[in-house]
Amino acid sequence: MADIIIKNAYILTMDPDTGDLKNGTVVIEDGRITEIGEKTSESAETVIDAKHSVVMPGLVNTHTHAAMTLFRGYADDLQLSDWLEGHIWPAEARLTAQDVYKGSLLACLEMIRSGTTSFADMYFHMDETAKAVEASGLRASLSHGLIELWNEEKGEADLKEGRRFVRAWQGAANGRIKTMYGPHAPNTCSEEFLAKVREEASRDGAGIHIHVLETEAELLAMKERYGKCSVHLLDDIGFFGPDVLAAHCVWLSDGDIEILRKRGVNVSHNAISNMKLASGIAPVHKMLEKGVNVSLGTDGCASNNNLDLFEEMKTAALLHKVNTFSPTALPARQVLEMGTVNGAKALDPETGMLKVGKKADLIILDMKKPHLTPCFDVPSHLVYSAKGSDVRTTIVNGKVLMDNYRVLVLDEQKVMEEAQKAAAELVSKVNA
Ligand SMILES: CSC[C@H]1O[C@@H](n2cnc3c(O)ncnc32)[C@H](O)[C@@H]1O
Ligand SMILES: [Zn+2]
Repeated sequence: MADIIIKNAYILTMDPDTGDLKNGTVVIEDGRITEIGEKTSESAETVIDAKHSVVMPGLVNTHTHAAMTLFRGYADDLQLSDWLEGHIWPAEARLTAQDVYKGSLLACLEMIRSGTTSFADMYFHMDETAKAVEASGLRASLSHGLIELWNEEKGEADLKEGRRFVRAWQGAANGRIKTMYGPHAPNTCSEEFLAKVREEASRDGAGIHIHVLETEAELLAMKERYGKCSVHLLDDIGFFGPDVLAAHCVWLSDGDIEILRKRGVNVSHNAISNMKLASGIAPVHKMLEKGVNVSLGTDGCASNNNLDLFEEMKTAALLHKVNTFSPTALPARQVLEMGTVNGAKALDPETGMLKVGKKADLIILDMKKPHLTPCFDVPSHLVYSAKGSDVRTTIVNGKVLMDNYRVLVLDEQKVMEEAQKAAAELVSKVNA
């Protein structure tokens, strides 16, 4: 007997071999998809009737700082340097482990509700984020943030904690947690430190998550310090490879794009954060054209201000149309690929697609809504009309985390109350 059968659904498989099924069935057993077709002869403990619904792979958020939900709306409408150095870093200096747990749990709740089934995170007190992921049932690739700032002693201490975290949590939560190294950025970590991180990551078989060329200020600082940009510096020290996840990549030259392609680097595009902080527009259409794997991230809630990847998909599609003066740029299917398969390629290629043998990370959207009526084309609706709040069911690793809008794994009221309290106390400490 199977664990779950989802029937009567429009199935957006994201699998180029099969295409979509207009009225299909998905069978799940032991955390994996075991059957996709029109009908099944199987029976299951749980049968979900998905009439008037779309079943699709869960969305993959490839760059966030989950616990920053506590800073949602805390410091808006500022330059990135002022925002980070003048507001966010002073507040983060007062963050406790408990704060990070509460903020991360709130992020997990928001992601479950809005259809994100896995995410990549870089932050502090990461044991707490890992515990929140464990409790919530989500999948995540987590890294302890390393900000060396040319201070050797700090660099050593950060790296020691990063190494401990990588080793302690790799494969935890039944394989749902992966760990990475998280050097903050090439303009906050020295060349020597970045080379050391690369060495450690290779030794541990862990990936690396890093911010790259988010702002023009970073580009200018790198040119002044090294006479070359971040991408060339990282390439020269042998940093890049298919296990590297580079967030932002806004200020790229054509030569940089070629390096990212050649090295198989995964890029996380954060359209809303880049727009809100006025960092610039990443050359996403060019990267995709050249064959770079570009996925989507929200960044933290202090620069977004939510974790809704449906909003992120629509924004990315619109931004690159207006930027290229071409309405054909980033069509709906391609944006859906960025939100699912491309993200999965960066974090866990056994997810991101509805295909027999893949891990069962999937979501069900309710399409019987005024803003989704009529429906001529499902992918178009998912990118241009749907919202995270249209997700009715979220399944990760074959476990139902939200069933028909009811979150089964967390006490929703308590999570919100505790996060609200932690955020208020934190801000009062900062202002004292
Ligand atoms: C090293 S832990 C993560 C660190 O990064 C800060 N952060 C959050 N968003 C951004 C961004 O868009 N660019 C640069 N740094 C960012 C976060 O507040 C933590 O300090
Ligand atoms: Zn970030």
